[in-house]
Amino acid sequence: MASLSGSGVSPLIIPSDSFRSVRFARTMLYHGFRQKKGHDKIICSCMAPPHNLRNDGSFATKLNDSIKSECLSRVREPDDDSDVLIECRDVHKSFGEKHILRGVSFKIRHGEAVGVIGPSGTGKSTVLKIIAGLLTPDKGEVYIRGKKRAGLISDGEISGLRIGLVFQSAALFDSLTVRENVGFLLYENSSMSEDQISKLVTESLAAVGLKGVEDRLPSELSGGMKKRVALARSIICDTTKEAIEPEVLLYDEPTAGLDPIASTVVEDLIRSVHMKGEDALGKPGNIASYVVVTHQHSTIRRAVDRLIFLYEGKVVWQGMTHEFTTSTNPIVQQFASGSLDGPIKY
Ligand SMILES: Nc1ncnc2c1ncn2[C@@H]1O[C@H](COP(=O)(O)OP(=O)(O)OP(=O)(O)O)[C@@H](O)[C@H]1O
Repeated sequence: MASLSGSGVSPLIIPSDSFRSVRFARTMLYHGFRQKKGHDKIICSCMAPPHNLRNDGSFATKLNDSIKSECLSRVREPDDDSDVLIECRDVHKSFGEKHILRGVSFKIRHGEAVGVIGPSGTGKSTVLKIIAGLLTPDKGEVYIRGKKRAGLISDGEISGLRIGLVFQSAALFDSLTVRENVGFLLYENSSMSEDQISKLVTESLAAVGLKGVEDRLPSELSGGMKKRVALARSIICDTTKEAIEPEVLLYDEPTAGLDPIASTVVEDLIRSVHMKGEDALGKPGNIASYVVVTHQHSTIRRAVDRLIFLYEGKVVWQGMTHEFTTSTNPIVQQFASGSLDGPIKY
């Protein structure tokens, strides 16, 4: 596995067991990549959709009458957990003396569009990295389709789900073309021909509304276009496989730094590549569920259905997006209004 750091972003994990071309190898060196034995995937493999999922993406499962009391949650938990793709159970994480996560618990179900919000430094990105298998919890567990993850994603013991990450900065390789960036995993990990990959790249780009940019370098794109290219890279998959596995996408502040209209474009794209959405080609998206870490109110309103509020290392509130502004929880009220008065201290 190779890791890319730059512009203060988290590492992008990519496969690097055997770089196909000298150019790729040079690019890896240029970005300061290092290979590590046994690291071979950013995305894990595959499973059928949950049995209680209807064709329209809604759940056949009946809801409990009881409201979960933990973490001031207002979300009704279905009886049946067979549609749970990811579960964090009492996750703790410290960096040195800083105890960042102090018992985070939540579930992400098949078909969900979930936002993770909360004050700066409260551990939102850390949660995403733990879900993705880039960090291990000090205590607590992460379950992927009911199977406990023992270590990092590189340990390769988890199957049943692909997990993709879309970073704030887009994290494209500067010296690779858009085609090479979008098709990167397939060039390195699949047995597909260059022509097949090129066709899929063009389709993925078209799905996010980009045409004719395949031969451009990232430096020739606007910030919004780079984010779209990153999205195209995250939704491309090996169509020669017998089964295409469900995928969860994790977006870390996808609209940070964008103007309001560019934000709307990205928010709509996030919706469009979801299984309940429709991409630029008019096809349903192939993303089963997604999680968005964001501070942007527009993204909360437009791109997600359910919210998980993190504060001081714990989930202090969960609810549907429309409940956010009417919540009586003082932490949520202060955050929603941006007031300086309240329990959140800066
Ligand atoms: N690898 C690391 N080593 C040391 N400290 C870290 C590391 N990763 C995160 N932290 C610290 O953990 C805390 C939580 O970081 P994280 O990025 O998860 O917060 P966040 O809620 O996403 O913040 P923001 O909203 O500002 O992006 C911060 O104080 C950060 O400095």
